[in-house]
Amino acid sequence: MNSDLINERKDSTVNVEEMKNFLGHIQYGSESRFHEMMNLRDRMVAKIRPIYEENFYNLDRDEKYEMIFKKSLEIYDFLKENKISSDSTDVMKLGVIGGVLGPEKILFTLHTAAFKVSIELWGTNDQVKYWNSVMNSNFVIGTYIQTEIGHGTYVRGLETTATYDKVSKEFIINSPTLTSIKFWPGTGGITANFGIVMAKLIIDDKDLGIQAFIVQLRDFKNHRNIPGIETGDIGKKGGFESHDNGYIKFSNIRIPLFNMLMKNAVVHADGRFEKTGSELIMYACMLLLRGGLCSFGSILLSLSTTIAVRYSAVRRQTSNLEGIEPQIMDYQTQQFRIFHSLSSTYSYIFAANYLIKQITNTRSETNNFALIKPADLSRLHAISAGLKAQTFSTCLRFAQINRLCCGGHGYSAASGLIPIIQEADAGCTYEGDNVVLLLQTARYLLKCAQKGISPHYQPENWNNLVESDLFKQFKIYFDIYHRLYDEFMTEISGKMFFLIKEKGFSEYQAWNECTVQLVNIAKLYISIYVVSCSFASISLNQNENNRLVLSQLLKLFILYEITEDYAANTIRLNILDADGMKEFSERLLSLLKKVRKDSVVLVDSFNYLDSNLCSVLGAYDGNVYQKLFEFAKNSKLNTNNVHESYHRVLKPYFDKNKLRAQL
Ligand SMILES: Cc1cc2nc3c(=O)[nH]c(=O)nc-3n(C[C@H](O)[C@H](O)[C@H](O)COP(=O)(O)OP(=O)(O)OC[C@H]3O[C@@H](n4cnc5c(N)ncnc54)[C@H](O)[C@@H]3O)c2cc1C
Repeated sequence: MNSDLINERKDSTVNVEEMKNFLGHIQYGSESRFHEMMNLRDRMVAKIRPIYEENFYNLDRDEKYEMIFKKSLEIYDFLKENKISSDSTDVMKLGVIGGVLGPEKILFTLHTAAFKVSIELWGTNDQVKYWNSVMNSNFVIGTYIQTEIGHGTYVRGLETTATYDKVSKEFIINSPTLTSIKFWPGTGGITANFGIVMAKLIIDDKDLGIQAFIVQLRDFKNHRNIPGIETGDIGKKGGFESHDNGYIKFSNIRIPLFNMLMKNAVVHADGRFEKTGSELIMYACMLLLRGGLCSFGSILLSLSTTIAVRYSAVRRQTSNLEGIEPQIMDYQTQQFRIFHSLSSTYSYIFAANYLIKQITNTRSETNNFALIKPADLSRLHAISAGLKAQTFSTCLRFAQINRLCCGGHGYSAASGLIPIIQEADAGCTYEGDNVVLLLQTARYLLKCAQKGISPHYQPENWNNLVESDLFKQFKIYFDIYHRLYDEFMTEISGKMFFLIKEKGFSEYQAWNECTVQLVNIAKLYISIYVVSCSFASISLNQNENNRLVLSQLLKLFILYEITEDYAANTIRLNILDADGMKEFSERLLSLLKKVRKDSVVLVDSFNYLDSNLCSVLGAYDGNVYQKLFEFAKNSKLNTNNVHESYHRVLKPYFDKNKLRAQL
């Protein structure tokens, strides 16, 4: 064990076991569930060799694909043997299956999180029953097929058609243009054998809007594409090397009438089209997906933070006055960056799990969202869209910063930071581009402002929490956030009003003149949600010292936000003057020292195995250099002392130029 890490752990005031239990409770709903999941993870890791031990980051893309496929199936079998449903969101959390897969995703993510959930929420009872029986008796790997080459964000612009044939009582699915070819669906290239296809419903030449259809892509017997369907991998991407994202082209594919998911809209056998439910229910599926993504993003963030904090305790660099190389964690600039990441990690973990609890409670109270009030759905949708965007933007920002904080070794694949950067990067686009999502949040906020309704969510028991002693320390910050929000929203609404009423702009034009400010107010709204949920979560911590440490961390997070992200608007709108801002900056710097002594234990509290982190820099024992050297020796380029290419490239070149003769 590295002696610096031993000292860091010894000197911390945090009770690590209690902190683990507290975080476990937040993430899994109760301490007992948390221990059950950790026990499951440990048994899984004992049975299935983690990718951390497989030299994974030195493999080629097709080798990575095959390994993740194999391990995904092993995990699937392990869960079956243990009579545990692979649909369980707790089991699928990165903290659990990540014990085997590190930050890599299981290959069946879309099958459980999108394919099955869409059927459950958009299908009639008969359809749910039927498709469950198909899935129980066959090995279905489903995907979610929406995006096309020409359109992603603009769903109504999708061109894939599902034309109803009244005679055969079938839909005919077609990709009529180059731009209509489906592009990007995860596992859609070479893995999935089924998909939910989002397509334009056409009856009697009439466009009836986008509906969801279940289409078989590949034969169960030989895994070949069904005739009329062409799928393939889209090629190398900025990451996700182990996953095939696919292109899918449909040529006159006939599917039965039953394959359109008809909970909200029905096509009768004679071709009559009838809307039977609220279109809002389409958003419910997104809520579940986005709640899961917020959890995934916050865990990714915690992985990169753990790596950077532990490495900063182990790494020593540059001499101090006594001629000793200090731990790089002792440099203020290092603390400023990694503790920003640490404080953000805790806040986003609290917020993501709060949102999941909100969604889960709403789902059970409203009969699978069927009875949800439109106002509640709109607010949940606005929060989940904005939080997904902010979680992944934050995750990407700090994955990159944490990489830089690890210097050159951070750039090695052995650091484990590269796939985290790549995952976070993709997360800013898939399931909704972050800017587009923040604009959706902003649209809701603007509507609330126009109706004079407060859009803010108050966590459970909030009225009592604001009476607590702890809240007295935070009141000033909450007041700043809320004043800033109110002033900023008044300014934006005023500008919109002026552009429309005085300048004669259309709403569309006025909106586009304000989108930069609208994105910023959506970020601020989400910040208020994050700090409120964090405060509510921290208040539940029963260990006084741990609660104190967490409240310092939350203050640090808030001070970063006010002095960095929102500084310009805070000063411009006279919420704080320059002296006030300076004082906040000083407060921030003095908090860094306090957080420093507990930082290693605060990342230990995430309770990750080395195989979750998949990083030689973040290993629990801190034996970084030995592991780094082993990783280097395992590079495939080192298989033979003289690489094969020598005989094909360098030797012929030498021979041609008679170089050896000259030596
Ligand atoms: C790794 C990965 C996995 C994916 N998996 C799937 C999958 O499983 N199934 C699937 O169907 N799709 C999948 N996708 C596709 C993904 O959902 C889309 O790429 C995403 O929704 C963004 O849409 P787009 O590519 O059309 O971006 P565009 O909409 O073309 O965005 C390009 C730029 O335009 C801006 N922009 C667009 N519209 C507006 C607007 N109204 N106002 C302001 N700015 C705007 C955006 O902010 C962005 O900067 C995946 C993508 C990736 C990268």
